[in-house]
Amino acid sequence: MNKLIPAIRIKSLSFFYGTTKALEGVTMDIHQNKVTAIIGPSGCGKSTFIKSINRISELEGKVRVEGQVEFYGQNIYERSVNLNRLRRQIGMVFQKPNLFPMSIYDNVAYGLRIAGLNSKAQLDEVVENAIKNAALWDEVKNKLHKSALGLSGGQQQRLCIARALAVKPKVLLMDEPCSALDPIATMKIEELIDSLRGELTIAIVTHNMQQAARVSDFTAFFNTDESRIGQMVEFGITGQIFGNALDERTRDYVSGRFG
Ligand SMILES: Nc1ncnc2c1ncn2[C@@H]1O[C@H](COP(=O)(O)OP(=O)(O)OP(=O)(O)O)[C@@H](O)[C@H]1O
Repeated sequence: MNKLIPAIRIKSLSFFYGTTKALEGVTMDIHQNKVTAIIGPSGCGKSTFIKSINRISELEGKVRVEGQVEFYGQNIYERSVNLNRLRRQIGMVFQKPNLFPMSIYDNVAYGLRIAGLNSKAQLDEVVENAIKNAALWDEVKNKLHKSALGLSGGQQQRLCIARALAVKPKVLLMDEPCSALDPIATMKIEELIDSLRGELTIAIVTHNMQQAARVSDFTAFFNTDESRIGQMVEFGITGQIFGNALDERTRDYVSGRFG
């Protein structure tokens, strides 16, 4: 593997919802232009973890973190961090497509307009490129001004990816992006992830073990400890995690022997 550059370094990250600790002491790197899968049983803190990487978790109310998340060397939890900018640079796609009730075009142009881009020609170009990058162009090019909510679930999810790509993020976080999709739509998202590999840093939470094995370069296995607090058990190259994990709990989980 080529030299690895950490895009995001997570150092001893603990996370609290109010007084309840959901994550304890997570330390790992998310490497630039690689795909990192986050796997583990329900409730082990995968979503909490991924949402703490662009501080979306703060929208959930009174939350607190300990430790650090460094994005190219900057601690994102510093007071001076501009949250809008951070969330543009570290985009996110959720479990269910969350498009706005507006046209296909306007959904993708939305973030661009907020960022101050108003020239129609430039908007047209960036919107087209983003939709092409999300492997959706041929399916929507003749109905760009129709409602985005008329698209199928899989198309909507790819449009969410296009919307995230339009503002040129450095990192794309995906929280179970295929859990509401059928196998064909899932395959299209996996192909899309594959086509973005090498150009974009991606972290994906998935319950689907085959998917993690298929799409990722690195895998982190999360679990809860005896106090039901989430922790990262093991991180490594995906082939090693699935074929020769060091920790017995990882081996049990990836082989389906999880109790
Ligand atoms: N908004 C919230 N307020 C309080 N507790 C929460 C909140 N969101 C999650 N939790 C708790 O934090 C813990 C971790 O939840 P999280 O959703 O991160 O796990 P997960 O591994 O992503 O689960 P799943 O695979 O079921 O989506 C759980 O105990 C959950 O109940």
